[in-house]
Amino acid sequence: MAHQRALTTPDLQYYHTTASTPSLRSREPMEVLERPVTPIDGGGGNVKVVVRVRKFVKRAELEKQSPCLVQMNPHTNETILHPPSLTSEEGHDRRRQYEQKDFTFDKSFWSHNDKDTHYAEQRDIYASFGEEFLDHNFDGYHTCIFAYGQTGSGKSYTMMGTLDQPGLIPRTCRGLFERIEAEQNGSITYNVHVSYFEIYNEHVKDLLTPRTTAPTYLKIRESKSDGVYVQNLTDEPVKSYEDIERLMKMGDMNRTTASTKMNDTSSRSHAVFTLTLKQIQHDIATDSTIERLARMRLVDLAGSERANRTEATGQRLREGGNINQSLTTLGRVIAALADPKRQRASRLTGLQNQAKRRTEVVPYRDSVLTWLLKDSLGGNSKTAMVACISPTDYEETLSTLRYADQAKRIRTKAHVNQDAVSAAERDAKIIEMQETIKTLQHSVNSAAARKRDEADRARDELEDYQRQVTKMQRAMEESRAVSDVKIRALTLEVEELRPQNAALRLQIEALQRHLTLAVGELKDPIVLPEGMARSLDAESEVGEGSDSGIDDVFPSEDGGFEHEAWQAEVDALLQDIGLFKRKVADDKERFPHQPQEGTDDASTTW
Ligand SMILES: Nc1ncnc2c1ncn2[C@@H]1O[C@H](COP(=O)(O)OP(=O)(O)OP(=O)(O)O)[C@@H](O)[C@H]1O
Repeated sequence: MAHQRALTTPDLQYYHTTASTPSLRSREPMEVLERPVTPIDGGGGNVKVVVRVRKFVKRAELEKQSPCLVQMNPHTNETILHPPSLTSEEGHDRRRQYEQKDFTFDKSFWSHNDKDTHYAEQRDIYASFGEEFLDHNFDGYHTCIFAYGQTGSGKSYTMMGTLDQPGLIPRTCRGLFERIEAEQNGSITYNVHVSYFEIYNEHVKDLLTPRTTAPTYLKIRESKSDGVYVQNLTDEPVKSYEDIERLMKMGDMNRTTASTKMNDTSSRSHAVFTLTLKQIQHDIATDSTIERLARMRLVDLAGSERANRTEATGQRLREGGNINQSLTTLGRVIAALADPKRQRASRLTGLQNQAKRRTEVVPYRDSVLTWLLKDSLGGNSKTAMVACISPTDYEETLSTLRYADQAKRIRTKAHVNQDAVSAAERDAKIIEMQETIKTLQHSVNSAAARKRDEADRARDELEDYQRQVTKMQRAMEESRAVSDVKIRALTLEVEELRPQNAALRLQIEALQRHLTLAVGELKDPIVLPEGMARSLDAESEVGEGSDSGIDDVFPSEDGGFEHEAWQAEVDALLQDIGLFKRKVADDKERFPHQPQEGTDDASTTW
């Protein structure tokens, strides 16, 4: 059977299949927002987990000619980790620790040897699940893809890639704009925004603002409407892939990297790249809009590392400590979310279960990373994890594979983020925002005039106010865009109606001419000579029931009189015939007729 083939069986087709429905890329734009969007399970599903092993890249790996400890079966998606061969000094204890471990994931990507036919290139990773996730975004789901693994295992290569070999982030951005261009139909407006930040030493830094000598750290806040968010984070509107490319370059240059023993350009921070896609479909008939919002989070985590192996000191050691602390928290969050007991509790409802659910608290707040990824990890998102592994490091690879194995069991609760808004509601929303802004402005002004201890609260209010202003500006931009759509749709309709309008105009002109003739005829009828009128009458009698319509065309004012005269003539004729018949009958009586032999009696009968 196919799945029992050797682990390295060549199968060129395997990775080049696309995981998502091809029809979705050529679908009708109107269908985009109209097809049924909430699947039976409410869009919930397990976190998709894939694993990728990289090639030998480090000098040490190449020089040592150490064997690759990882084997993968692309058909069964099995990943096997083999124990390293130990020298006699390494002793029995360690030999006991090292044993073969088998794992199965949603996909296993063999990127170790490009000579192998099932070698997975960058485009295979994108085709396998990047496209599928983009499909989800167009359907209105939030998504998150994060790369996890030890330092130097290929996370940045998988997520961002290089100029020649772009990774998931640039491919997703390009795919997004290709689809927007393909689906332009005039009735849908697409708004795309990009943000890019890093979490460095438990602080959030905006990667889309120029670097300042004293680093500026952003605050994390939580609101009912927006959930957890980074305050004052740049959220740049983009119109094309080129716009995003510029921002990606800027962000990458701002990212904190350093050369470590394990990786020449090691990411010392977690980088979170977010695309927000808003689709607004305007229905000209009802003057209402359907809005669909999707957020794509693409996260390149900092690498896990063990201090004794990195030989880090000073700043690098502190960085490493923070990285490990947030990754440990991520591990605890994953463990809590994957716990079947907790999953059962989260399905329970009712007051009696509240206490039980409280005890199953997920430690999101224990690190900035998990706090910000709260929704992506256990909430409203379709999420995937790419576990990157090195081909030689048994312990680190095993730890990553165990981490990934646990993440497989997490179920998220994704739902479609869609709203139907009428034009009146949209206007009302803008007015409401204006009111809120006025109130906030007033309270900020009065708080500033009062005591200094209120300054903090005033500052928070001011920030809220700025956020509301930004929201309102965006709502107004969207309103303008909807108006543009309306104008475009109406212009299109006018263009479509133009030929029909011309044809109707011609018809009206013809009817007007006809009417003028008819009215003229009524006012000044054509009087025919009597004989001709009679023959015309006779014709109309013959054609009775036929649709000659001659009376309609020549209505006769004295038609009644002509008919009476004709009737009198016929009556006189019939009278004559009656007389003639009676005369013949008298003659028959007076001169009876004897029929001759062989003659037909009937032939003489009248
Ligand atoms: N699949 C691959 N094919 C070719 N080269 C790769 C592959 N994966 C990783 N590399 C190379 O390996 C090196 C380390 O990769 P990368 O920087 O992506 O690791 P990382 O996991 O992001 O590390 P860190 O956590 O330290 O930032 C880089 O030189 C990268 O180009």
